[in-house]
Amino acid sequence: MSEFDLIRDYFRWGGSPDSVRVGVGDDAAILRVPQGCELVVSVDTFNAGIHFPHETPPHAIGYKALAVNLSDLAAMGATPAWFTLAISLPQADTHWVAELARGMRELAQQHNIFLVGGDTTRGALSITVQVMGFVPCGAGLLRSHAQHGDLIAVSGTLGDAAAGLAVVQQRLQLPTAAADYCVHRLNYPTPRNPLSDLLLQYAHACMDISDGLVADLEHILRASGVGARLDRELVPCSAALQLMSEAQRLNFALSGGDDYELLFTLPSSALPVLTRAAGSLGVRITVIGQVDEMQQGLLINHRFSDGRRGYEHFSSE
Ligand SMILES: Nc1ncnc2c1ncn2[C@@H]1O[C@H](COP(=O)(O)OP(=O)(O)OP(=O)(O)O)[C@@H](O)[C@H]1O
Ligand SMILES: Cc1ncc(C[n+]2csc(CCOP(=O)(O)O)c2C)c(N)n1
Ligand SMILES: [Mg+2]
Repeated sequence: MSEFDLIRDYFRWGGSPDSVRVGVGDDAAILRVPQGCELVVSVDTFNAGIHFPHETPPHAIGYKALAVNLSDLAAMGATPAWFTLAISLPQADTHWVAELARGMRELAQQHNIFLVGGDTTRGALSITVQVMGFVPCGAGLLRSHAQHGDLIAVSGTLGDAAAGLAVVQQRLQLPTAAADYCVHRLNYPTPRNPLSDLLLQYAHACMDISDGLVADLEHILRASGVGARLDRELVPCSAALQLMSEAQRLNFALSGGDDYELLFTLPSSALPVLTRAAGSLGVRITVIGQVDEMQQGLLINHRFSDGRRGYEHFSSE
């Protein structure tokens, strides 16, 4: 099967929205950005053995490659619109590609985001998704806008995916139901785009957690020029993580990464309305700390964080 057959059969999706003047099939896509909006663009690469275990089912690989990118749009408060897909494959295995496309398309349909172009080549397995979305002019949510006195909050629960990876890599044993739950959270993270509009309205600073809570919170603090206190006991954990020792649970939840939950700051006056509205969307919001009067640094239960916790691609070099 040629690369052109693969593109025709799996990556040329019908029913393109009006915003797509030219999609898959020409040298480039031509897209219409709504009046009064700014374009928001993000790209993330997904490499076999680095971002997902080699044995991950292709349906999950397709789903998660898009999910982690949708999560970046959610963190900016952006409405998803289009994406491109650059894919390197060791061989043209049609069943494998069909499954990858199916996982990706299911999530794309849920979030109203449309595939408008890409690149298909032979090479070590790697998937790069670039997402595009929009925000009203000037409204995008930044990492740099946390303010003194803000509460620090997260969506969902943390640490499940890192525990799931430990299960897959046979570093952790859990009862079957808990293990399955964590592996599912690893393979099928839920991007929190439904929270975007609420966060645009109420949050000051926002990002998504990919490297780990502490490492990512430090990005917000540094970008905003503020310090903060974090209370470890408040970090929300699933029932599966409650089965572990406290040390193990905190390790996964504070520095495991792969969560794709949102981390944001907000004025305390906005907490009740935001929590209620998020609850009606089925998403739990938990306050875990506060931006304090310090100019820098993160105090975790009264001790300064060492600043080196979280996933880092070149850490062993
Ligand atoms: N090779 C590169 N060239 C230009 N900008 C880059 C490059 N790599 C990363 N960046 C930019 O650096 C910033 C941090 O990137 P990084 O990938 O660490 O964060 P992220 O995309 O928020 O996290 P994640 O990739 O885990 O979702 C982003 O603004 C990103 O666009
Ligand atoms: C096989 C395997 N090993 C390790 C991990 C953990 N992991 C990889 S990249 C990353 C951070 C986000 O990446 P990026 O910053 O590139 O977006 C994390 C937490 C995994 N998922 N699979
Ligand atoms: Mg990135």
